[in-house]
Amino acid sequence: MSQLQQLRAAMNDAGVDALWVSHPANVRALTGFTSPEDGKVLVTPDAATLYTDARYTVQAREESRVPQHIARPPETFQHASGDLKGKRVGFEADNLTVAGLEDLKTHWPEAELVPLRGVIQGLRQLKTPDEIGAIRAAQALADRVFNDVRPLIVAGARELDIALEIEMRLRKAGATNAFDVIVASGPRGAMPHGHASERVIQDGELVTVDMGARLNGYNSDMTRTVAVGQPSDEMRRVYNAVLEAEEAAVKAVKPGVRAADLDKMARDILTGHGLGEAFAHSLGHGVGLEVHEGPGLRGTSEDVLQAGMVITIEPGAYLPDVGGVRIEDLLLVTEDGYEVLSHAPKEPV
Ligand SMILES: CSCC[C@H](N)C(=O)N[C@@H](C)C(=O)N[C@@H](C)C(=O)O
Repeated sequence: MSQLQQLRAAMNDAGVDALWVSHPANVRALTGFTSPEDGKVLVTPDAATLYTDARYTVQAREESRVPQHIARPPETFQHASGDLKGKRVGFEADNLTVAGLEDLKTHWPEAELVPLRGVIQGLRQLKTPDEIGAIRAAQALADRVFNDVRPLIVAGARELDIALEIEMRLRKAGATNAFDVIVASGPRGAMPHGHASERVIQDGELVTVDMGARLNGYNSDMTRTVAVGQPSDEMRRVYNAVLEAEEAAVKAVKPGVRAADLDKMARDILTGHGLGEAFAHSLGHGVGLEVHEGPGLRGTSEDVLQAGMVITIEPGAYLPDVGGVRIEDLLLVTEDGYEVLSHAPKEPV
């Protein structure tokens, strides 16, 4: 079944006659249009229309899998309104702004507007072979760039220079950063999202590098923590505890496993090392058109792993004023377990 057919079945289950799609990653997933921030899609039982403006006439015609209508609001809404009188029209409550909802109410007074959450995101959790190929290519590039930049992570280098090298090499290869590169050295390692600063890396420090490539719209995500010289016994202990948790959680990945149970497994290992409180985030997340998408690998998650999901496993431990460690791999959930897509080496510390 195509994604559009699956969506129509999900719309039926949700009791709506039409869906107004405004979340850019969902617009891209449904249409293939590569400027989805400037697009919307109206899905009805027998049609799907991409709405964008005249800046994209040629691009939309070349890229979109569904028919396009070129207009700007309010003409966009007027064009769509004909199909919607007396209908229940879903909108993406996670994405639509208050002003956006006001516009829908103003222009579609005879429609009943129904807030929906995560309908398309749910479908996007299972990747097609083409999507898996795209994520695999993004991660292969990220591995290559990380390996090329690794020798530059030495005492005397600035975090910013490492991040810049990564970004430049990704861009030269036709990709971009999936997110601002995280390079957090020494005590800055205690910040899980410590974006690269002007700090100069010192001998004896751990350096956490978290990076992703965005290639053809699809993202990768990987973290390595590397040692510059000989780190303290305390930080080596933390590193090895995080590595133990990471490897255990990776080995447990297979269809049918509850995401919350995986999170607990890694958390219990770190707790056993006295680092439970230091693990300040979830174990992982899905990756695709967005860096963070479903499934959520966290304690409160209801998600169950299925073959075709692409996920991260990324335990960490963060000690304020001391430092931190995160180790993250990108995995494809397969019929009989998993395939690790990230191949940059995890160095012994
Ligand atoms: C701002 S994008 C950063 C991507 C990074 N690789 C990452 O995923 N970091 C995790 C610690 C994270 O942000 N996890 C989220 C899902 C969370 O725990 O809420």
